[in-house]
Amino acid sequence: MQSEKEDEEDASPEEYLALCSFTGSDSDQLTFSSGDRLLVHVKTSSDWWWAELQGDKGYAPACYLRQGATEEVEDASLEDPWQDEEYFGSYGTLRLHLEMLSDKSRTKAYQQVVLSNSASLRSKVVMDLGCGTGIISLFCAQLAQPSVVYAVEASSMAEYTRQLVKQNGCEEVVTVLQGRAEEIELPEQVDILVSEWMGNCLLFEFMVESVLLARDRWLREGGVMWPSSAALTLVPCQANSYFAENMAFWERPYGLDFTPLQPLAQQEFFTKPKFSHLIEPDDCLSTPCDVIFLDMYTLKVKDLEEIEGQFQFCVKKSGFFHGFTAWFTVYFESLEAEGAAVELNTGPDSEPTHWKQTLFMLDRPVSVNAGDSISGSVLLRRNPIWRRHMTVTLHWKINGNTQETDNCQANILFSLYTPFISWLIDFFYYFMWRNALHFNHAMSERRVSPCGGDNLSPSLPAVDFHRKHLLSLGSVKYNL
Ligand SMILES: C[S@@+](CC[C@H](N)C(=O)[O-])C[C@H]1O[C@@H](n2cnc3c(N)ncnc32)[C@H](O)[C@@H]1O
Repeated sequence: MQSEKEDEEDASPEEYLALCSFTGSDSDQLTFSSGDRLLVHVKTSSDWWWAELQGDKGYAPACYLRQGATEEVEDASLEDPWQDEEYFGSYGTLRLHLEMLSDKSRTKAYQQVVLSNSASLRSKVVMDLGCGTGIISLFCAQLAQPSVVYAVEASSMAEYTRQLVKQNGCEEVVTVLQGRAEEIELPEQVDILVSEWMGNCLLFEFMVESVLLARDRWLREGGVMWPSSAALTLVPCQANSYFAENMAFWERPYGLDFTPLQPLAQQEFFTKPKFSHLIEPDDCLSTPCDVIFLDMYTLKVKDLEEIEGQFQFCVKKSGFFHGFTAWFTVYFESLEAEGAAVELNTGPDSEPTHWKQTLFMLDRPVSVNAGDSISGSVLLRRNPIWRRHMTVTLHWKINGNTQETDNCQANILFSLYTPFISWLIDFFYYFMWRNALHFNHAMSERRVSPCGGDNLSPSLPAVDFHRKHLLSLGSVKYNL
């Protein structure tokens, strides 16, 4: 592996600065500290680069490195790592609010929380963080009798929210405050902090950070957080039609061999998570498993940098293992003695929500049999530069129950970015990848399978250059 990489090394590596520390999780990854200067030899993929530090070589996550001198990096920190202009700009228009309010499962869950706690909400002080159009605040004012609801909204939607509050006769109770929750001043501590902060794969967009900061500043001792806890759930799954439509399609369209396009299809469709996936319960190969659990009372902002969960699935039916599907559930504790918690579950057994589910495809399907076990870990790593994004790494391993199962393992990385910059990044990496692919073809015809062998079927050419090195190690990574 290493000597293969050395063959590809550029004679004039570029110097990069490590923006933060990274500990390699296996011998192929380079460990470095914030401020180290690394020599980058090969930009293997959009996510991992082959780099060197004081003679040691290994893969380094590209998003941890920045080219140029320290002063330039400091300048770069002046850019907005939260992309607030685009983020709050998009919440200043109706499109997202229409999508959220049309999501009845989501919105009614919040309505139900208020309704089932209406007696206990009487005379309470509530903060609705990121109130948007003010829907949760209006539920509070109309279905319960809080003394006041501070409806905080950073986007320009707040101007309309004020009108909506008035229009619905709630101005005596709801006070709209326009500004970032981190910066606004309230006249008092609050009894309840309610917010709809969840993103794809639970944490995407990291609005949760604002909620935690507001909790530490404004929630009174013994106050209540809604949601009170959250879980991320994972299941190994089939994705037959997605695979057929995007990969198998290129085998013989109109009787022609289009398989040279399959590496491109791989890059375009399988190296990013598929948001808005709706998994059929029947496509779950195993019973889903909660891999990450967040307690909204004890979670700290620094915990968000890296969150890891383990899984062990028992395959309950034979089929093709195409990937993992993820979704989340949030729980709202009851204020009433003996009251039941309200749950908002975005999984396949509940009414679909606008989040739907997120599908992480493997590089290639693996045939599994009932009784096999799929074990491994999921690691959510927050992007050190772009604070609304993260990397998700899935490391998985199959232990076959029968001789027919390949006891294979894999390690894959995906990048997820918010729509504001994803097109830019896609554009950049598309060209980088095309160049790398040409270079790779010139260097070597060898292909690597997820099981570490060279046994690809002729109809599925190449686990592409992009993730080749990771496949031979064994795990999956995604950027959100
Ligand atoms: C997911 S939307 C929810 C809107 C509304 N609560 C609802 O349920 O329809 C999140 C809202 O929070 C706002 N927001 C996000 N971060 C914020 C912050 N730090 N301070 C104030 N508002 C914020 C966004 O502008 C957006 O309107």
